[in-house]
Amino acid sequence: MPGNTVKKQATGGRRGGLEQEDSRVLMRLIYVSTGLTIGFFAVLQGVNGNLPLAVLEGAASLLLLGGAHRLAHVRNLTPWIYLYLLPTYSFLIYIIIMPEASVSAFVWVYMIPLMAYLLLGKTAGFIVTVPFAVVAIIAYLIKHPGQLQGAGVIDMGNALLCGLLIMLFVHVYESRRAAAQQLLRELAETDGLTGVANRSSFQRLLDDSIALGERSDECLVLVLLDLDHFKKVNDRWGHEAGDQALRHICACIDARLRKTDMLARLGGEEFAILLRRTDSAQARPLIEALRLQIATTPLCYGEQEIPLSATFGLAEWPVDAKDAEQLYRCADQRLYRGKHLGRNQLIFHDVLPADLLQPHTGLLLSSDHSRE
Ligand SMILES: Nc1nc2c(ncn2[C@@H]2O[C@H](COP(=O)(O)OP(=O)(O)OP(=O)(O)O)[C@@H](O)[C@H]2O)c(=O)[nH]1
Repeated sequence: MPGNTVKKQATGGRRGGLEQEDSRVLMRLIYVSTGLTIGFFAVLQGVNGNLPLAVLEGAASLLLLGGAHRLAHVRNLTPWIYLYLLPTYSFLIYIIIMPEASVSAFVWVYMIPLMAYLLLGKTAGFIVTVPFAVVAIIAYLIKHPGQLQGAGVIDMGNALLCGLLIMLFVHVYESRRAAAQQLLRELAETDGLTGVANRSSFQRLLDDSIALGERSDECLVLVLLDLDHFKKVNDRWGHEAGDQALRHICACIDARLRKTDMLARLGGEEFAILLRRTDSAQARPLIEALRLQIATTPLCYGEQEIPLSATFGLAEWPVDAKDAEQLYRCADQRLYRGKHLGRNQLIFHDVLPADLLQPHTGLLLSSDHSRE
């Protein structure tokens, strides 16, 4: 199955745990609720005359509420998650060992794996949970040394077993949830027959790439291609052969693309290739080689060889178009001009009708007329 699918594009550098937007909602909720709670305690400290602590808690409350506001817009949530979890976990351990600590303060430690797995995913959740859980147990034993004798051993055993089971359950749950989410994402973003990106994920990536190009001043190339006389392939060799031809084309194209390029099936026998950080002059030799390869590599179907060819329309952003819609239209018009000119060719320029009469110049279009 082709490698340059949307899978690669979508999973690069992803954090585990909930989806980005779900994590954002949850983190904002956590920041707001913690900020309000600490704010409430700040008021209580003020009323009780403990001014330094009131100021400290008031500042923490304002920081958290400000953070909740910022969280609505930040692109990378991971630092914000660690910024919350690490001090919070340290505080949970502190309430076990602080001078007037209650024996039951230990129960808050059970929140550690729940929050870590939910917000960071299986691997990072495990890595963060284990050291804090170990330190919490050691802190508890130092604070309550009697727990290692008599009935205390049973209490300690219960607490430990409960903690271990919670961690095991969230670990299994998060593994299953992450796998199901990954499968759903792949089903939603890839074409079932060929395994390459589908139209909607391609559209998204094209929009994102143009937005990125605007910021970084980098050009990109969109190539649309359509198999020639594909109906005849289906009619003559059957639908299964047609399906294999579509997979064969994807494999040919995918083998030549870079990791940053993307291939998508837009529907039927129409595909799109997105070449980022590339201009038309750089893209043309690659696409021309692809056209030739498709035209000279028939599909081996059982004992038979099925000849295939495709017509390509190429457009460069921002030279040929200012936005994704215009770019698509431009590439599409060139593709269909290629069809009218006899198929199996690459059109990369808008030309006057008179120019079309001299395709042999190789300047405005390239084609292989031997197959026509
Ligand atoms: N096997 C197979 N065929 C498909 C699939 N999707 C669309 N097709 C067929 O693709 C063919 C497209 O035919 P047309 O739109 O007439 O295009 P064409 O025959 O390639 O002709 P030109 O594009 O003008 O060169 C139709 O016969 C569709 O049934 C698919 O998933 N599998």
